[in-house]
Amino acid sequence: MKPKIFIDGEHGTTGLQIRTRLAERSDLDVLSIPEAERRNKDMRADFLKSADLAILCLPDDASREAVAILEGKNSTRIIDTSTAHRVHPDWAYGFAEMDGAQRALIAKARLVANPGCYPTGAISLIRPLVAAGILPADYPVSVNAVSGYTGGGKQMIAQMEDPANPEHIASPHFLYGLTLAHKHVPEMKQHGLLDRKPIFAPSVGRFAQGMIVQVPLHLADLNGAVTLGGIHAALAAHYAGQDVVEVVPLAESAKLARLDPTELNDTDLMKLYVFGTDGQGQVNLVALLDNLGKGASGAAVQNMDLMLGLKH
Ligand SMILES: NC(=O)C1=CN([C@@H]2O[C@H](COP(=O)(O)OP(=O)(O)OC[C@H]3O[C@@H](n4cnc5c(N)ncnc54)[C@H](OP(=O)(O)O)[C@@H]3O)[C@@H](O)[C@H]2O)C=CC1
Ligand SMILES: CC(=O)N[C@@H](CCC(=O)OP(=O)(O)O)C(=O)O
Repeated sequence: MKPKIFIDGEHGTTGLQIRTRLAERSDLDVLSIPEAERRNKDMRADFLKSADLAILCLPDDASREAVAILEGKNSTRIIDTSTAHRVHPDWAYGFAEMDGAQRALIAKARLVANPGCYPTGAISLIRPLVAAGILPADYPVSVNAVSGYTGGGKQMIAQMEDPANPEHIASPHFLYGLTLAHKHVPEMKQHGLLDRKPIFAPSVGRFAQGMIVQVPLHLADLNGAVTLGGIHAALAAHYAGQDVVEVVPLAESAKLARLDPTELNDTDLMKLYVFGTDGQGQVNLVALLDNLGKGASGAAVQNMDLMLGLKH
């Protein structure tokens, strides 16, 4: 029997991308709710209960509601793409490459919280360096980022693309999260193994998909006499032996004059760069990903496969 998958929220931005990725899979039975019924709670409850694995692509409140519908129905496993359960102790954090044990934890979990797009980039750079003892857990970390506007879901897509929208956004690029209380901060702190909240400065550009996340560091405030090469070696060692996260060779990074946030669009990959100049005492760590790929839907499909013992 093929595993039955239900994508709750399949007509939204993340849900549609997951459905597209599953369209050609003959090893799964995808249960689909008609678009007009997408908010029909009784019908959703039936689908949720008959699925072997439900992928929630809903706002936080609706995700919590779906989890409550499944309470006591322990045969349905859940991947939640919302922010609702990412620092919850009962949920496995769905970032398989973040440390050596995570893949196995995800594979056996009933409840998996898919990471946020920005935290995927930030944690990928921070956590291995904290774990290696290079980045002190109390370092005052800043995370500066730009996302494509699909990161804001259907609502922001309409605001950016439709000039007739009453809340139309005409800017080519804007900062937000200006109160420094973005919902991704707790997740970056916890899974980044940090003692202090990072300062997170996100922004959105007038491009649909793609993301750059930057973590600049002063080498003098790290542990030991660390160089650009030392940081690169630590990241390369951490990500050896898998094919999702690439640590770009230092010589290749050194040749770049610009970095395009859309470079990995429509892939489920992430590239990590170590930028700087030897002897200058500073480094800028950069993650490049598709906010809808490794940042959301690609990661959800990767987690689904791990949980079902399929690919990956
Ligand atoms: N977009 C991205 O890059 C990322 C998104 N995420 C997360 O994924 C989740 C989904 O986001 P996204 O796809 O962008 O959002 P969208 O707004 O594009 O899609 C959400 C979908 O959920 C439906 N929905 C909303 N409320 C309910 C409800 N009460 N019951 C049933 N269906 C409901 C919406 O229906 P309707 O059309 O009627 O509103 C819509 O189809 C969010 O939690 C988001 O934070 C995570 C990582 C990245
Ligand atoms: C551009 C934009 O608005 N992005 C969203 C984050 C997108 C995302 O990662 O969703 P999760 O919150 O579920 O992780 C934001 O900043 O709230």
